[in-house]
Amino acid sequence: MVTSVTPRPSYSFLRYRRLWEQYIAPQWRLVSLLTIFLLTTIGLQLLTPFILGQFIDAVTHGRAADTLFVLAVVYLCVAFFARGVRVGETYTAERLAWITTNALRLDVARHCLRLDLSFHHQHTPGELIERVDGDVSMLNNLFSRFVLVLINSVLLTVGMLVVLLLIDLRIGLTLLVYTGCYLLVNILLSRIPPPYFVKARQAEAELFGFLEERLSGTEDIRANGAVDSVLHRLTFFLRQRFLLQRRAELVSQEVRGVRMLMYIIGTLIALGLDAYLYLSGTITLGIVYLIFAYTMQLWDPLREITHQIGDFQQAVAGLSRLDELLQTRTAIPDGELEQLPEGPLAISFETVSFGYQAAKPVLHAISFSLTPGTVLGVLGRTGSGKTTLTRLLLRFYDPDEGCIRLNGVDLKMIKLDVLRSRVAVVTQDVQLFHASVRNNLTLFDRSISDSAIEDALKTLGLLEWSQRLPQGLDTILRSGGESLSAGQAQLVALTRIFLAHPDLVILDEASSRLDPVTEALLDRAISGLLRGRTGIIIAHRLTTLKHVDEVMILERGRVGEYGPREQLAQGSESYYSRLLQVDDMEDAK
Ligand SMILES: Nc1ncnc2c1ncn2[C@@H]1O[C@H](COP(=O)(O)OP(=O)(O)OP(=O)(O)O)[C@@H](O)[C@H]1O
Repeated sequence: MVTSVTPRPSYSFLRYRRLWEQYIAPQWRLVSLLTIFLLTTIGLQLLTPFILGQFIDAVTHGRAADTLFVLAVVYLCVAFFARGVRVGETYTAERLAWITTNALRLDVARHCLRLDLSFHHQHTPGELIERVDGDVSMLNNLFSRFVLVLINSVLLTVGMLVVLLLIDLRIGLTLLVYTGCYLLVNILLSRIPPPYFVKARQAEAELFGFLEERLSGTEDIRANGAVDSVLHRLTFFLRQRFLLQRRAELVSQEVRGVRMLMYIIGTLIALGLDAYLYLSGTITLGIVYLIFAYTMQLWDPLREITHQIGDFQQAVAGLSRLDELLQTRTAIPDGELEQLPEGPLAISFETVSFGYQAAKPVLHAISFSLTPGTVLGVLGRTGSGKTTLTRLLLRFYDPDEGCIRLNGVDLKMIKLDVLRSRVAVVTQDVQLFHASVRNNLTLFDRSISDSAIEDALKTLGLLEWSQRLPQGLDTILRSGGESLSAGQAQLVALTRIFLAHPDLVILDEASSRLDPVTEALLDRAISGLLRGRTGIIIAHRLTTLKHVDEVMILERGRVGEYGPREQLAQGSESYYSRLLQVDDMEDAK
């Protein structure tokens, strides 16, 4: 059972175009606003040195104080306006970045939740968090500013060079050639750091995966005295991340150093030429300042262009991992049938075989059928394949051979949403959320009213139990089920699926021992839940089997015994009747 991956062409710009069309194009209003802000910034950047140049010339030519005052006021107004435009630009860009990346985060999370269990067994939750949030965050700039800033920086560079060419051809041409060299060297340099950052991010994903797994197993780790070994391992992951992150930062600093050197050389060339022309009397002091100011300003868009390209290359790493994830297809293709007849469902397994790995079959040619409204009890040693059987019924996996039918229809033909709305499962490890009992029962579905919850609790004989909880339905449960016993957690889960009105109920009983009160409550709830429904119970307590009509004993993935409960109980040779005898003896002790 392998999750299939369909590789796509790896052209970064092609990928980027697809993302642009899907997430950025719909935000065209914000994009237009951002374009206006950026264009205005360019205009203002070209204008301010010009005003200062005029001011200097006015001073050196001894113009009237009024002219100087007007120029100073204009300069101040332009400077304030430019600040305002910057604030507007930042606000719009952030808005665009968060709207678009959150849409992508949602899509990635939705996609992960739809992938089959084999995918989730291969990837730790920590790793997926890093994909859904870490990688997407790297796209912030790509989604909001990349194209616009790149276009604007190119325009600004061209604008500055044109102005410099117009002021003085020699200076303009020298800086034009220098700009070409600067860009070429920097684009080549910007390819160096990304692979180091990719490795550092991978180490980060591994660290998060490790932390998530160990923190969720805190109880077992402490109980087994494994805290020191966990910390030792954590030190290893932290050190690994530290070394890789430090290496990446150092390489990045080295590249920045070379860039700085080029900047200094460029400035020296421009200043040298400037001084030469001034001393030879070709240009005025105002023009000297103008050339100096434009040369200084030229580095901003050039830095921005190389920064954007470097950023794009870093984002590409995240982008390709996201793309790979989004291209991962579930091994469980959806069916097309949108409806199944109302009422309890009939089940049939026809020589079903399955293994999580091809070489290790877990179920071997399992065949049985249940008529609507019948309840089957499944027994077997640990590892005999009981849970696997129920996973196949929910299509978390598909059989390698044979066919499973509901009301005569092959499971593969039924839409997954339809199937999972009619079949519900209570697992051994009930997933409780850090939320109120109400939300845990409704799974945050606000359309389920309190009176519907109370009716369900009443039918299952749990109303009193729920009223005894410290704050009734408002009692806050802690995630991981720490606040409830395994039996109580199952009571919550039974009510949860009762509210979903399934027609086939699968119950994987908690194997831990239950106190008599909880046991009695569970028994009542199970009878309430199974009334008028088809059911499969993986029973760990023989008392539960009083609810079942038929019994199946699984032995190493094969059907060892199968038949009506009464009949098996009476047959002295049957494994089931021997189990009952052992149980009677235990009770007699
Ligand atoms: N996700 C998985 N990947 C690989 N092997 C698995 C996976 N889940 C279960 N197995 C293996 O499949 C076999 C059957 O497991 P299964 O959980 O179905 O047994 P079970 O009868 O329900 O056991 P228990 O009573 O302990 O819950 C076991 O050998 C188990 O190790």
